[in-house]
Amino acid sequence: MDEWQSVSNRKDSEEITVIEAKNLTKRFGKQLVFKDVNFTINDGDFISLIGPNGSGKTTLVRIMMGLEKKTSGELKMNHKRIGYVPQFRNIDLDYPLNIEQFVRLNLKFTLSPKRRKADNELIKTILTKTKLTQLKDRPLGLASGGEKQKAYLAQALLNDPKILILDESTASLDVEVKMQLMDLVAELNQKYNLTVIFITHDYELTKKYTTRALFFEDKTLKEVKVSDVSEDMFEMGS
Ligand SMILES: Nc1ncnc2c1ncn2[C@@H]1O[C@H](COP(=O)(O)OP(=O)(O)OP(=O)(O)O)[C@@H](O)[C@H]1O
Repeated sequence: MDEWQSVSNRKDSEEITVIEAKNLTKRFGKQLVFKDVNFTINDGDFISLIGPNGSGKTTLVRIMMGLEKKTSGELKMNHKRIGYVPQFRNIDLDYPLNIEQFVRLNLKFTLSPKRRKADNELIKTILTKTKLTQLKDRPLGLASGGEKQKAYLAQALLNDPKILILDESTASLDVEVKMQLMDLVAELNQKYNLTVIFITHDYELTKKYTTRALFFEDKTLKEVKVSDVSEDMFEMGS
């Protein structure tokens, strides 16, 4: 069974909890970032993580990814395979890799011909899924913003993640390009039951694509219905 097959087989599985937080608290020194945060994220959820600047969104996902320590409480991660797509940053025009070579960076080096063949198949599948096949030879530095973000997305999918974190990945992209990227993520979410956590300041995208919203306010995290999400929830930090 190839790795994508194993993802697609999850579609029919029962709803399972992928992340559970109980009384999760984070401080940086004397600064309290959030206190007693409780939530559950299930397989196949498309979550928006929203709140003003400095409210704790990035800190929370860094704790999820094991890059930051919690101060107290519990965070149960039932799946360790997490894909991460960063915020768009420009790449030098003379960056030496093309799109396919860039996506391959996340592969483990192997001398085994069997593994290399399997890796080639995997890359082919992922380039297809992310609609990058026609663009695979384009130097990354010459790719458009949307194409670069798709390359990051493809790289994040290499280890067959159960959870995909988009960290303001659509910021600085044109509206149409944002929508294309989100359409692709929504397709992966629906076809393969991939759990998506989307950190965003984008009201329109939150409304259009996400099925649940977690909102940082007053140093805690609340679930709000996506239909109740309002533009003021994205305003500058207090
Ligand atoms: N390593 C760190 N050391 C000290 N303070 C930190 C550190 N990382 C984040 N902070 C602080 O923790 C708070 C939460 O930051 P965080 O980056 O999680 O917010 P955010 O909601 O992601 O903000 P934004 O929307 O602006 O990206 C901020 O006050 C920030 O300055």
